[in-house]
Amino acid sequence: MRDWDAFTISNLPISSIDLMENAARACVTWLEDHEFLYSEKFTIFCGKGNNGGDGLAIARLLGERNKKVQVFILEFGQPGTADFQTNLQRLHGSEVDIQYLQEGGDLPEIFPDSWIIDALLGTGTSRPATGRLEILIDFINRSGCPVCSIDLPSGMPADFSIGPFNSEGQPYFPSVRAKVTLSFQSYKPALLFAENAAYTGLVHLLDIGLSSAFLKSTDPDFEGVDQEMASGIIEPRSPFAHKGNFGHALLIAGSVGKMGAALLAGKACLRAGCGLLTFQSPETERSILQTGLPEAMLLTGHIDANYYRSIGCGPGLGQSAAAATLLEQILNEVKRPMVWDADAINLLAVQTEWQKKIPPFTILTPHPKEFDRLAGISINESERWNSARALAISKQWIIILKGHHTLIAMPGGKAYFNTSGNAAMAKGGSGDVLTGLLTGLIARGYTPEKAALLGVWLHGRAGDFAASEWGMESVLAGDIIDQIGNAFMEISS
Ligand SMILES: NC(=O)C1=CN([C@@H]2O[C@H](COP(=O)(O)OP(=O)(O)OC[C@H]3O[C@@H](n4cnc5c(N)ncnc54)[C@H](O)[C@@H]3O)[C@@H](O)[C@H]2O)[C@@H](O)CC1
Ligand SMILES: [K+]
Repeated sequence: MRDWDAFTISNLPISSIDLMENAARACVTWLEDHEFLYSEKFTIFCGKGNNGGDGLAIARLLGERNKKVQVFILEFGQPGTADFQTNLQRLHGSEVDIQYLQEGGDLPEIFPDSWIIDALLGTGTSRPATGRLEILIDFINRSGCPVCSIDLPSGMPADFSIGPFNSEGQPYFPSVRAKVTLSFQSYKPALLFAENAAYTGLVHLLDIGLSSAFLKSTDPDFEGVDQEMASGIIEPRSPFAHKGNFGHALLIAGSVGKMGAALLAGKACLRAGCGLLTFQSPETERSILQTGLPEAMLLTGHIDANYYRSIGCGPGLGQSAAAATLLEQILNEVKRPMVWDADAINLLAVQTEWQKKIPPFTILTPHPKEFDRLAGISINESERWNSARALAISKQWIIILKGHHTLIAMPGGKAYFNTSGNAAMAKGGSGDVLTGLLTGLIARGYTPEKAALLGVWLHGRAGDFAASEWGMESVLAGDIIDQIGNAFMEISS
């Protein structure tokens, strides 16, 4: 963000104080659009950095809108930044009440029925809050007032999880617990971690006019997957094509009692646009597959794995000796990238000697527990993300670490986070749908990297469409499959 701010200031006719004014206006406009969250009173806590400067500018703008505003400035024993000082002077010309909180002084008396605007610290946070700052954060969290944090909840470092949490549930980085976080221009990694979500509340990104040319001038090593990116990947289906042009996929999936997972993966695979699908599944379960998905074929004997354009392993497979033998055969024969999920990953975590046989650019789709089995336990989510990125580089795998903002770590070091999807998808079977989708996209002809980005996006959007039809509680994994077509149509020109 710092580089983006600096680029904007040197390439656009805009100064840093005007960017701060844009930021404050964007916040106040958002509050106004939300009926000022039904309050006439605002208590604003400011540090003396630029986050505090935002808070002072917001105080002035709210005062101009006839809101009752009180401002508390936490004294850090050093002068404020230049833009903070400018906004302090501007605020002195208004009716707004300003008080200073000194080290060792009393805690403030605040309007009991106000919103708190939290502008103590933003992206400058470099260490856990201690002393007066920690006490004030605790005071805000216990006040009973709803909190709107500016840019980040104060105390939360921009790039990390606030955890680990101690036995009393307190995080390593004491942080304000916001109901709403209004963050500027782009996601900071901290806003993506599940364990920070209880502290960020609902996150809204506000455009403050940073230069769009900056994004074109750099290739960041961490980027969001959005509709524009997904639209740029999708390839049209030739009107002259036949089923052979769209690839034959193989799914090594299913075991007694877990054939549902195989069916879900199979349906999603065909919905991804591939031409043909064959299952390698137990003979005893034949009737389930052939009636559940008549469009697919079934193989129960020896497979010539290299015949298939893509291979997905794991959904419902189990960890039996037979499953392990099958996967070992696949690893000995196949030299092209595959998709590995669920029990295939669990077996891989135990059979460590297999790991060197996994072809480069194979996609692994662990959820956090599966990932920890594979790579060792992480103390918090940011460590797990770093560990996934390191493993992707060292093993040359594509790692899709599933979560609310799924991480996609590429072998070249670049990583992406997904911005589609919702909590309705947190249900058994949705991972099987993703595996099928990815396997289908690779068979369809997408490179594993493109399939990973497109597949994760489509999966999330299909989940969004399913949630809008069935509500957040009632979506089934099968409903996600039924919406894959809508997700495709949304990004197809
Ligand atoms: N042009 C810009 O740079 C813009 C910046 N904006 C705001 O500026 C913020 C960043 O401002 P700053 O870089 O001044 O940083 P902050 O205001 O976040 O923090 C101020 C200072 O506090 C100190 N600090 C860090 N951790 C601490 C801790 N645990 N205890 C006590 N002190 C601590 C550091 O010295 C830090 O520089 C953004 O989050 C955003 O709100 C916006 O006004 C938009 C434009
Ligand atoms: K803040």
